[in-house]
Amino acid sequence: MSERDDIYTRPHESVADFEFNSAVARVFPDMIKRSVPGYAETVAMSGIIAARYAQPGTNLYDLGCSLGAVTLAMRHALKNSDCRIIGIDNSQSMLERAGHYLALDDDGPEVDLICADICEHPIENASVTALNFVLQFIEPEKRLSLLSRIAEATCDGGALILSEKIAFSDSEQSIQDTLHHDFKRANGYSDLEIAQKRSAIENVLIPETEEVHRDRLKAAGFSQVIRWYQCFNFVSYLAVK
Ligand SMILES: C[S@@+](CC[C@H](N)C(=O)[O-])C[C@H]1O[C@@H](n2cnc3c(N)ncnc32)[C@H](O)[C@@H]1O
Ligand SMILES: O=C(O)C(=O)C[C@]1(C(=O)O)C=C[C@@H](O)C=C1
Repeated sequence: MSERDDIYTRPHESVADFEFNSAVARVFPDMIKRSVPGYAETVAMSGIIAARYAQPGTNLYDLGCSLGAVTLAMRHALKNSDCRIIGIDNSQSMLERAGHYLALDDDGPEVDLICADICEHPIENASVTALNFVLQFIEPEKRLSLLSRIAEATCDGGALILSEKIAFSDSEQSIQDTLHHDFKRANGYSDLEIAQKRSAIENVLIPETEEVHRDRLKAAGFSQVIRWYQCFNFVSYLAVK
């Protein structure tokens, strides 16, 4: 049973910028389940998609893997594969916990966990890469070069699975923000906790519109982009090389 997210319940003089530190890692399964509508589906469906696009003898990457939920979903979907799964995250706290979850699991191909900056770490011989609510935390000016490196390293017919919190036109944005707020309230967050989290992530999580995502994925080198899932302001895409 994961510990409950109470980070924003404790009194704060001021709300520091959000970071994936040990306190967040401790409550992360609870936090993301209660904060991202459809999160569990994006994890489960990443396994399904990976099984379709993985190619023998290649690498599958889970970039910004956190506790390795997508890593394990891909591993279980590729039980008898000779692929290698590589989970990368720059939070040591997250990776330590991911290692514990992995140690309890022995069902599928080899998995390596690497503590590194995904904007710097080499990507090679890839058939499937997942960015599950990660690109939104990368500085916008670095996003095209990261996606281009992924596309360059991806074999023909390979794929990128991208899930993101996205931005909308002004008229839709307020409706989506309200529904997201209602989702968080229904999951037990108070108005104050929601407001504090919004302040903490506003300079850290930078959402972009679907048009920006689609255009950039094509510019990076992916030939086809489809939206396969949406739950309020959280959307999942498949980009095929
Ligand atoms: C919302 S969490 C991702 C959730 C995870 N992909 C999942 O499906 O459970 C964002 C993760 O990206 C990681 N991250 C952010 N920027 C990174 C970077 N430049 N390099 C590596 N990891 C990064 C954070 O440490 C955090 O674990
Ligand atoms: O948009 C929000 O309010 C969120 O809390 C989103 C989000 C995310 O998309 O990763 C932000 C930080 C945490 O990882 C959990 C959820």
